[in-house]
Amino acid sequence: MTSAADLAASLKQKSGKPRTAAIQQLIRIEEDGAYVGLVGGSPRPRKAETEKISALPVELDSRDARFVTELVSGVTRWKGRLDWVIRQLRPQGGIDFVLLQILRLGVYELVELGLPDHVINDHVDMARKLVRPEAAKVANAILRRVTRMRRDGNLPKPEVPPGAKAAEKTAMLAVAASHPAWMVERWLQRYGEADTIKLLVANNRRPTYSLRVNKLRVSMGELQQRLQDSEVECEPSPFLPDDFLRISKNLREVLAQGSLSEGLCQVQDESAGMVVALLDPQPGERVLDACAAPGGKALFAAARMLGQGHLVALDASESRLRGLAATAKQQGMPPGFLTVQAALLQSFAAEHTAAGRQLFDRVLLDVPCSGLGVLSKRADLRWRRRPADVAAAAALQDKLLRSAALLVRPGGLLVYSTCSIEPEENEERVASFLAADSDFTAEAAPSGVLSGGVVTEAGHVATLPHVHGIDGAFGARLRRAASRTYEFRMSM
Ligand SMILES: C[S@@+](CC[C@H](N)C(=O)[O-])C[C@H]1O[C@@H](n2cnc3c(N)ncnc32)[C@H](O)[C@@H]1O
Repeated sequence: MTSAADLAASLKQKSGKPRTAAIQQLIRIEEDGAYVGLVGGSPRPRKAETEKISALPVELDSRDARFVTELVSGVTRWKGRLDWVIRQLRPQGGIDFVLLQILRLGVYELVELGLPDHVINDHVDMARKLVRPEAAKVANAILRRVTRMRRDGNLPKPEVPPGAKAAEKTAMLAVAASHPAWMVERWLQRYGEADTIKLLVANNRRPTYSLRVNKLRVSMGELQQRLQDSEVECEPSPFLPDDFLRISKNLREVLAQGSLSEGLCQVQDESAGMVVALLDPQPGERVLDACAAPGGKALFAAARMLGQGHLVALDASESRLRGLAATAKQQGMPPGFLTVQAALLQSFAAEHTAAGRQLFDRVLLDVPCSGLGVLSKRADLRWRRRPADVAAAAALQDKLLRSAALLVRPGGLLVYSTCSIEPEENEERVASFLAADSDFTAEAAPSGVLSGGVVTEAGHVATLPHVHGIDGAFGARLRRAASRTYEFRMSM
């Protein structure tokens, strides 16, 4: 991993190329999501203008590509705070969409990375070439002011004035930590100020990456040795020490040295591994992964089943499922073990039960969710989500739970999981399902399967980025009754 200091040192010698590539990527990220301009009044991008910029040829060597990734993820993560700084310096009027991307990059490089004043020549130049000559004047005025304020130690800082109301405090905390205020407000109510700050810090940290070792092909020790020989620093996960290696240095080398492409391991968060541990699939069973794409959990389940039995990987998205069968083969799964099927779970469940087909021993339901547990890896997600998304996700999750339940055999197991930390998508969905379906009861995580304080009092698995140092996730084991007996007292 490149440190901010390495990046800063290296960018000192660089001219415009990586920056143009960074602007191209920032534009793409903004256009992919709904355009979220925190600088009020910014017009939406004009397609023709941004298409021209995207088409500019920019050739990058691998080092440049690394810098671009760092710049883009940094600007995306700190966008809220960068926009606030820009707004302090230009309180009136809108800012052209492309110019805004250039200003964000410039302020990020000056304020967050501490690069020297002269780098702004590149930003001014980009404003001239990619926007228009007058935009260069605006870029020059704003960025020069930032350099002067930096020199004089009076850069704008989000501060809470004495006697500020709660909403004002929340807004300033949101700016300081570069999150939307509605998320901060939610967490303040749930966790209080000290823990919310810890969560915000965790979301802004460089993410932890881990590898799930494919023990069908290699032992933990062999892979660890192989990685260490390539100067990848790693150690067994504190949560899943038999299956996961946590990378502390040189993740990129894992890609380069071939362990991934040879099917010896896959990049997977430990919290995702915990959900599969909770499912605990056994060799010889019939298992359904009902929302399987792109397939990380399905592949771990397959390895735990030693490729024996039958695993159905179902997902609504055909394109997201593409490649799963080939990866499973590469990871050592025998032919016929895995069926990959693109279908809506609701239709699949209706057809499967109507046809009287055999039900599944275990069903994993890893539902679509707000993703608010994975904000350190998905820096853009915090800006894409809206408050209403949580309720919308919950409504879909209820439907999917009802459908998945139909596919579990009597006595079988349903595991419900999310990569969210929001109770509306987690405990509340499980409670609502159990209240409506008397055939199922919640069951505690099997003892010894998971360690390290990830099992809640109710027996569910719940991880939090600021507590466990990994992605936030949730998993619940729901057992279907073996058979139903009705007892009536006969009265005379
Ligand atoms: C959180 S992702 C699953 C991630 C996956 N379990 C893994 O480990 O790689 C949720 C998935 O649900 C799928 N999905 C959404 N609605 C669905 C539906 N009605 N039926 C089946 N799959 C659905 C999405 O396409 C998405 O791939």
